Amino acid sequence: MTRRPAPVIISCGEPAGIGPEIAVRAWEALKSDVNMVWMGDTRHLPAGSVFQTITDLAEASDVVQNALPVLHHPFASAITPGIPDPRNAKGVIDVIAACVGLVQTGQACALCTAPIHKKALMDGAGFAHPGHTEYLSDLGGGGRAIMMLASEQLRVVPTTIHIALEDVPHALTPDLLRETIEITARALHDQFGIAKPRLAVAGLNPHAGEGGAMGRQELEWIADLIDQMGGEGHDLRGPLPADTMFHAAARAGYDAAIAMYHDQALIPIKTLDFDRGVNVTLGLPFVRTSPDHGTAFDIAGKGLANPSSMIEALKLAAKMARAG
Ligand SMILES: NC(=O)C1=CN([C@@H]2O[C@H](COP(=O)(O)OP(=O)(O)OC[C@H]3O[C@@H](n4cnc5c(N)ncnc54)[C@H](O)[C@@H]3O)[C@@H](O)[C@H]2O)C=CC1
Ligand SMILES: NCC(=O)COP(=O)(O)O
Repeated sequence: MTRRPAPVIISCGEPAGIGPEIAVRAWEALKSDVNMVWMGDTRHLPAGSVFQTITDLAEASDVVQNALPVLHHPFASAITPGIPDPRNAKGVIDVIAACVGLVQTGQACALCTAPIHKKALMDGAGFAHPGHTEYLSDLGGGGRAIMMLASEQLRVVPTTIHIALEDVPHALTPDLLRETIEITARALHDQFGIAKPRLAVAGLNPHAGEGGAMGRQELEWIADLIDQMGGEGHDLRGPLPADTMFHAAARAGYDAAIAMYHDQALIPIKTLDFDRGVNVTLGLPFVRTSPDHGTAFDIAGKGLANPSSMIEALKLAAKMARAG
């Protein structure tokens, strides 16, 4: 039997969502190529799933071609697809932490998270984080973690992430934007093999402020910071009007777009490539990827969920882990 590299560990995410079914479908597609283990409650896997429980991740490589290797983590209750049970919220949070432990101890090579329902976790278990990205930052030691959504057509990085739109102008500071640019450029170089990453930076306001007529942050500091960092050796352009920086010809001019807030970044990539986009967290001391979509309660348990984004997320996790 050929030994494979340490597995990618998949956290189950919200079990009442599509996470369990896309994990099984992704295993079916990748079982010959990617060593993987799913962590969650076996009761939450779709009926008829081909899986085998293991107790040690080293067993996965002998199992994965024939069955999805599963580390069983007992949850409080079974599930009704589409309806999160508050009693299961703690299990979802604990599985993410346990998976991080497995990556940090080298038993898994990377983490691939199935989607969580943030509000269900907040309501059910007082989850103190607005998303995985912020939780993983804490689990990884508290350094800044950055969200990047990546597909073949586009990479985007929101500088502010899960905050209300009205809070964005206050949260957006020169230090935050500088750090976002630095972490993104370093990750593109070190983890994506881009020798001299070209970054396009969006403005905050319509038309990048239109010379101060539609907002002043661009004039007051964003343009200066971009100039300054350009002088330090970064390949930067901007601030660019966000509405005209995502068409095909514009995208050809950069390796990643730095956006100012969540929707400015995620709307273009989910419009271009919803099925194949991958969420990658940059700045962590371990590899973490995720599909770009959420829990999709409206279709959970109906056999309608498309596993393509999960498949891409697993492939990218394994590739990034191999790259070191
Ligand atoms: N990484 C994560 O944990 C993420 C979690 N979420 C969470 O998911 C929850 C629901 O978010 P929504 O905004 O409703 O987005 P969503 O992505 O769950 O669903 C949006 C629409 O896309 C469809 N859809 C999503 N994934 C699909 C798939 N694989 N195949 C076929 N159709 C699919 C859904 O059926 C729905 O109509 C929220 O709590 C949100 O915070 C959202 C994005 C990422
Ligand atoms: N919209 C993307 C998203 O919410 C994913 O967040 P995270 O859970 O990966 O931090």
